[in-house]
Amino acid sequence: MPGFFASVFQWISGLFFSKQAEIAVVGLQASGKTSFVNVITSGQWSEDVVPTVAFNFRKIRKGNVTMKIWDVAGQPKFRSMWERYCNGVDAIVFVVDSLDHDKFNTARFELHQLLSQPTLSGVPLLVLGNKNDLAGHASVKELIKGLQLDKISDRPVSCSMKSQHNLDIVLQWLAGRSH
Ligand SMILES: Nc1nc2c(ncn2[C@@H]2O[C@H](COP(=O)(O)OP(=O)(O)OP(=O)(O)O)[C@@H](O)[C@H]2O)c(=O)[nH]1
Ligand SMILES: [Mg+2]
Repeated sequence: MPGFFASVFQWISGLFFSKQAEIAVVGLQASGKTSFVNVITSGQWSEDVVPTVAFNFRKIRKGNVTMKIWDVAGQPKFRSMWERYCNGVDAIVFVVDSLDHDKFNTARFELHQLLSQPTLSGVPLLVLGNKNDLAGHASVKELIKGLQLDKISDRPVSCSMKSQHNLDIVLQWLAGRSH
């Protein structure tokens, strides 16, 4: 019975203290955006993920925070849409494949191009250096250099959707953008 009262209390306090955060997830194709959204939604890692066409929308609840997530496709033909999905959100998550050193230049170009849009001025940004379960992945320092993140206030987070390393830090940061 105490468990029952505790869950009723949790449900009621959730109604009164619930917060919202709208998040756009962007980055080059195959960096792991959909994997990130799948893992934070279901807690389950799966290799089976198909390239996103245009976007996916997901709504999830973490504690008392409801997150509305736009998972936007990363193939070149979809990149011009990124700004539209990022406009008005509480946070942008930019995912990088930290093993794919050859694509850092392209990722840097696309990220800085996106951030130069006047509509996105001041939107909080978190860069995820994903796939750090794989040997040869870039360190945080290498990501800062490769993507010229030194002028961006929040440090990138090195993480893995496969091992779920540092996912707790990412979720904490996202919850902090809620209102
Ligand atoms: N080893 C490893 N593989 C990962 C990780 N995250 C994603 N992948 C793999 O990377 C590939 C691409 O993942 P997606 O989540 O589809 O990438 P995406 O960024 O959504 O790609 P688009 O939808 O095309 O823009 C898949 O084969 C995933 O299984 C990770 O942390 N570690
Ligand atoms: Mg995807």
